Amino acid sequence: MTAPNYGQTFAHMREGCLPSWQAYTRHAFVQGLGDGTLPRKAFLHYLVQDYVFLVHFSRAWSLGVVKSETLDEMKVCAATVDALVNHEMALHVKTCAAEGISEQQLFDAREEVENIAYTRYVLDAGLQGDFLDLMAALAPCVFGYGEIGLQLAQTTNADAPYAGWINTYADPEYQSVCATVGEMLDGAVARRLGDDPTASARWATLQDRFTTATDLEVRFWDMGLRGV
Ligand SMILES: Cc1ncc(C[n+]2csc(CCO)c2C)c(N)n1
Repeated sequence: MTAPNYGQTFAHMREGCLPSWQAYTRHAFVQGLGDGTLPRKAFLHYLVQDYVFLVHFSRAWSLGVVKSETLDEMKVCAATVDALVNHEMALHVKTCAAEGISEQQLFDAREEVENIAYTRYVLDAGLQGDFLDLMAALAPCVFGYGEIGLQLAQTTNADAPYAGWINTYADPEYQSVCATVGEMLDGAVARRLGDDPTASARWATLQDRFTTATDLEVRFWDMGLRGV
């Protein structure tokens, strides 16, 4: 599908790693969510790991508050932390509870290496670098799920096995989160790199962070499939 409009920065970075981006957004795990053929066991394995993933992503978005330079940046990061810890994680808890997996079991789940690699890579990008380094590493997760949600919703029926998951991300509410983050990111880039950011000496490093995080999303799906 054509790229959703989540701003200029996303458009450039997505284009800058298209083979990786397609490997992420058209992964076999994603296709299985769409056509309902993904084994339930693989989905639950993914969901348990994703709960732990979200714990660390909440820490990374909290670091975004620390590294912000404007109140607007701070507001978007703080709202994302709230959405993650008070809403998105609750969805995982609910789905897992219905399958007999308790919240304590989720919190105590042993992290797979792909999970450790991705979350700690993002946290380190933010610790080592500035706000843009952190955002470039966080961007694929936000925008990728938005694009996947829209893509899958085109062909999914309401009674499909993973319709709930798909609708969470295809929903206008989540799509507006992507638009808000995209706008904030464009502003953050313009503020630090000027009007022609891709010509900046920093661009290659930022693209590299986005590409690496995208590749780590691919590995995360691979890990999910291994749970079968
Ligand atoms: C492996 C993995 N990648 C991306 C997301 C989606 N996601 C993670 S943080 C965030 C921002 C707040 O909504 C979103 C959408 C996920 N759940 N798991």
